[in-house]
Amino acid sequence: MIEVTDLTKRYGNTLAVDALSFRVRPGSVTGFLGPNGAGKSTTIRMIVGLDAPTTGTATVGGRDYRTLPEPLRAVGTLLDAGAMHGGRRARDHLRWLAHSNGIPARRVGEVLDLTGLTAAAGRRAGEFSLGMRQRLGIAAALLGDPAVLILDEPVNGLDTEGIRWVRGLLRDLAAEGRTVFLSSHLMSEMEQTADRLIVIGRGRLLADTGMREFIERHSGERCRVRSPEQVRLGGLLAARGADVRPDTGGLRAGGLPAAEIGAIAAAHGIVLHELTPLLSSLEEVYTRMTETAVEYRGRAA
Ligand SMILES: Nc1ncnc2c1ncn2[C@@H]1O[C@H](COP(=O)(O)OP(=O)(O)OP(=O)(O)O)[C@@H](O)[C@H]1O
Repeated sequence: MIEVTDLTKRYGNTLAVDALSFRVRPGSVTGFLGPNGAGKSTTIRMIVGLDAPTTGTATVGGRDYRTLPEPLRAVGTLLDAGAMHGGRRARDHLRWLAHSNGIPARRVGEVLDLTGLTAAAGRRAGEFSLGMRQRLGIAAALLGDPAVLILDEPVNGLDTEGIRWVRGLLRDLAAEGRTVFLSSHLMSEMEQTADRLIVIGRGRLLADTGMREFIERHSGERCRVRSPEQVRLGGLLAARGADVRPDTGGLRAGGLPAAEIGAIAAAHGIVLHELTPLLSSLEEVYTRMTETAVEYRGRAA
């Protein structure tokens, strides 16, 4: 569990994080979203003790990260995959990390296997592609078999196969009961990977909710309707205030819940062949929600 309570960070006149409170629970993949400059990195840095809060607290498993005796065993982090020593061989990099955190050396082979890097283990990290460096960063995060994982843009630079692999891995780790917290600007990927979301804007909490709930709540009411009496039904729906447009082989009706459309059709003896509520994508919902946060930042800049 990650717990952030009334967390605030001020850099001079900039309020980067503003009285933020949320919990990231075990057993789920929780996505962390917000426009550029929203305060995500600052929040993550405070959680992992790289930056001190101005006020408030951030704990991991109930403790301040900086008081953890062997942090890698409690929390695995991937913050900047480019930040490793380029001259060091991948296996040596992991051995050194394991050694300095009291982790048995055999774990190095396990995480190399898990991340598909066994064949490349003797190569220098500086020769690695961005995707391989991401894998090595993930291997390092998993080294201590931690209950909590915090990953900033873990799929950055990965190809389609790599992205699918990370998705499966994170979902498996959550299914094992771990706490998985990740940020990404790739909305379609986030939609497929995360089951919960924390959204921030201008350093403040905008949403802390399940992925499905978030999309359903902000999708608006839109349905695809097909009927052999399409024209008559369209007229009836429009008369009730729906925004009715043609759609492939049917109609698209906005502004009325599916139940009401079904009731209108039934009341007029109209047969329905399809009545499907249409959900927006995470990207559409998220863009709508954060518009004000972006506008504010644009003006401030
Ligand atoms: N070390 C610092 N000194 C001064 N201002 C900072 C510092 N770090 C961050 N900020 C400011 O704090 C605000 C939040 O930045 P932060 O990097 O946390 O946002 P972010 O959500 O991670 O953005 P991005 O998606 O672009 O990575 C920004 O206005 C940024 O300019």
